[in-house]
Amino acid sequence: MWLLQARAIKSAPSPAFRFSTFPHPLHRLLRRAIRPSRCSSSAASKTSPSLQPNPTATMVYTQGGTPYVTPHILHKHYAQAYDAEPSNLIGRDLEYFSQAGFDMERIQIKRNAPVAQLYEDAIRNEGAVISASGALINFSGKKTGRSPKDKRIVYEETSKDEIWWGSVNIKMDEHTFEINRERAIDFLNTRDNVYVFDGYAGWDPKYRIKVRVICARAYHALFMHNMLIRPSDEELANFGEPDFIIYNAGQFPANRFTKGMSSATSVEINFKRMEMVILGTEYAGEMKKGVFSVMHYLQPVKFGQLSLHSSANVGMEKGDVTLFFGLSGTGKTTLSADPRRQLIGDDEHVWSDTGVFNIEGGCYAKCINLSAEKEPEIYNAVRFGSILENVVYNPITRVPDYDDIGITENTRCAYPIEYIPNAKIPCVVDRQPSNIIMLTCDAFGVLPPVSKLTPEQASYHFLAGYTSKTPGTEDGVLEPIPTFSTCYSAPFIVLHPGRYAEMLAERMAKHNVDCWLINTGWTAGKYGTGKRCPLKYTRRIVDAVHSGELAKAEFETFGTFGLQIPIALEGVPRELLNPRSAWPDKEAFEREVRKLAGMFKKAFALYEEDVDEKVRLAGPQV
Ligand SMILES: Nc1ncnc2c1ncn2[C@@H]1O[C@H](COP(=O)(O)OP(=O)(O)O)[C@@H](O)[C@H]1O
Ligand SMILES: C=C(OP(=O)(O)O)C(=O)O
Repeated sequence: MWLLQARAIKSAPSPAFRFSTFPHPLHRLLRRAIRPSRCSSSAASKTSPSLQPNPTATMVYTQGGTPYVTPHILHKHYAQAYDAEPSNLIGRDLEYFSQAGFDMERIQIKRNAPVAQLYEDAIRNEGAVISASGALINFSGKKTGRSPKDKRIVYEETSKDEIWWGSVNIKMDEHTFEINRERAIDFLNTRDNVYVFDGYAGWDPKYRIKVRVICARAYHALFMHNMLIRPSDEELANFGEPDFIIYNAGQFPANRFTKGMSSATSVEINFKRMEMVILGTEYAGEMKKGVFSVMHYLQPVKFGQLSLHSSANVGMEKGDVTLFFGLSGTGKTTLSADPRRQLIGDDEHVWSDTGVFNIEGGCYAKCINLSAEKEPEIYNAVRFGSILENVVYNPITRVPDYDDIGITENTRCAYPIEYIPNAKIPCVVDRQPSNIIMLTCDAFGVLPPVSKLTPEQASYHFLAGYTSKTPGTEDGVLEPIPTFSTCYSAPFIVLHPGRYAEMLAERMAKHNVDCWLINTGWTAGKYGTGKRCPLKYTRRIVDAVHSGELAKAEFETFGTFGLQIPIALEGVPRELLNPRSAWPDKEAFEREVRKLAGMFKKAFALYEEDVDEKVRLAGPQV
């Protein structure tokens, strides 16, 4: 009875689909993956996208029989919202929203409201202010980073065999989701204004999805206006039914006595309903990373394409594409904003059969210590339309103080991608990557600023995902914490890491991609004694990757880790290139090397049984 599912997803199985039951023999996959040119073009990509809704079905019944209506907006003639009108939803739209539980007698829905209006509402109702350069300064309240421990995935029959269940993807039952969803709608019904933002995720029309955000804060609506791909008036008029809906009632807590709740915060995704509910956190980053989790599921499973936590840019002269993988704070945004290259995107991409496309329509840059000298593109993107989140400002001049971490170290700016002067719009390239740069922020100061990886080392490091958690990005993280964040994306991956790793190895072999490991973290000592690798040197290294200079350099082996490191590179002090020479205290260095190598061994044990011996041996040898 529950399959009157409006947005039922039906598609030809993707190549990745054949591994739908896990544990699967990962070793076979990776062994196959590292042989060159084994990648066949995706069957799924030849079929038309499967997310087309069934326009006749809107009522959904869940297993327990609770009727549930999707708040569709079908009317075509209201791209704008106006304060003057009691509601800009008319006819069937009103009906759908009220059937979905929205109190249309009471609330006013503002759909894709103009930026100026969102500014006005945020200032009037949320205490926002305008910064000296015109950005909207806003605050997310108690939570100023993501809450991974409160993230849940609904356990249901359409996706249960695909999901990598565990501490990242914690199970929630369908009924609890319904309770929280209802709680979110009930809360939204108490607001005078409810904002709806309709936009796309994914710049390649073949693989994009339609996302609807329903929220109570103008700041959240503006955030998603910046982070999703903004539809044209015509696209908005013909938007139809969304493929994925976010109900953000972040100001209102979850009921801690609801089954499975660990706190008053809940961030939950239901792949059957294609919905997300947010309670008890107003940190805007939850929404963009929620969309990313959905793409980490849909792209491999439904489309046979590889989603990656990466930034991407393209050379202006050669047209060469680089992907920068990395967990939060490792430098994806900073290093991909490069005056000599066009920015495809700063955080979430899909490596498809035909090239690379950005999932988002904007960037979410860190503002800590932001300066015009060091990061001019990002600094100048802080203007009308951008959101400064949790940034301290001078109350008289309204000038932001990027060095003040009084609220959080995780200060942010969300801006539309076109605010970066060299943005490649549309953010898609029909060209395969030439270079992959894996960014790690090593708090032990052990890994070299740059090393060239073999394909096996690339698989090893991608699966291990060694880096540090940056202070502030996750609730409770107060200093850089070494972590093994598989696929450099652990909080957002939905499938077993081996499925992404296998697709990556296939694509890298097929397109002969060079891979580099860059440590943007500590050097000449660990966190506390050493210092972070100066940005100017990392930039110089990245330039040398792009010019081809580094590929031609002379290399030496960095023992224990077996990494190939350049002996010299003009513009970077020679002693910095080899951590052994950079550390003044050699004994302390050797101790840290052994410690980190041991941690790698322990972390990789999770995958050891399943990978080819060559991949296993590509890690540190202790
Ligand atoms: N060597 C370096 N390389 C890259 N970023 C660095 C470096 N040293 C310091 N940083 C700082 O680290 C932060 C990197 O953040 P960001 O680029 O937003 O990371 P991500 O996009 O991966 O989350 C920025 O604040 C940047 O100024
Ligand atoms: C927004 C986040 O990541 P990033 O810093 O990579 O943008 C996050 O991890 O919440």
